[in-house]
Amino acid sequence: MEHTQMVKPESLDDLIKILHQIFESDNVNIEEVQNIMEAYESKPQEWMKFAKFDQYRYTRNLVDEGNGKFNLMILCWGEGHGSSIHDHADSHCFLKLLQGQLKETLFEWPDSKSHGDMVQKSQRILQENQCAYINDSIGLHRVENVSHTECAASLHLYSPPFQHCQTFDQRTGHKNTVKMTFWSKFGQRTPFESTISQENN
Ligand SMILES: N[C@@H](CS(=O)O)C(=O)O
Ligand SMILES: [Fe+2]
Repeated sequence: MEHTQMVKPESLDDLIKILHQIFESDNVNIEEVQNIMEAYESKPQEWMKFAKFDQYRYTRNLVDEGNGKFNLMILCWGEGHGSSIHDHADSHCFLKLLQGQLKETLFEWPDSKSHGDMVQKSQRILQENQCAYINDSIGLHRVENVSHTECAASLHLYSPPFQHCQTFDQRTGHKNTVKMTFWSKFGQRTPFESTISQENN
């Protein structure tokens, strides 16, 4: 087993350092990444500078580009904010709760014969510090902050990085390709022109 498996990251910076080491290897152990991310004890003062909220929809804030191997970002969810049903462009997706709770609803891929509502597979509430994992072979999901009083923040790692995903209409299963943008990068607000087409929410 990998030497990093039992390591507990001391801070977000430490977690990022460990992730860089893990992703140097060409075959990444999903459980190892999930464990390491879960072992990081979220401390708001360590990630606050990246956590930028918008009144109307969830924001995606780039934290680290992982030497081209992964993108690490913090998503900020205001009360009632949620994503549309989407895939993850054949990448690994790790999702760790930094603050609050998020509801994850899993869906089956619609097939050409299916009409009407998409098939829901499961639903769960992700708790603070928990790290979930999904990829396209597991299915599609929608993530929501269903709280009316608390915001939520989550740390996402995507490997390999991607800029587009497919979103799905729950009632028909029809899909669209959307470009995913960053509200901020490395703590700096992204210029307006490059954020116009964000549609995954
Ligand atoms: N995959 C979504 C967030 S989530 O709903 O998992 C995104 O990167 O925007
Ligand atoms: Fe997602």
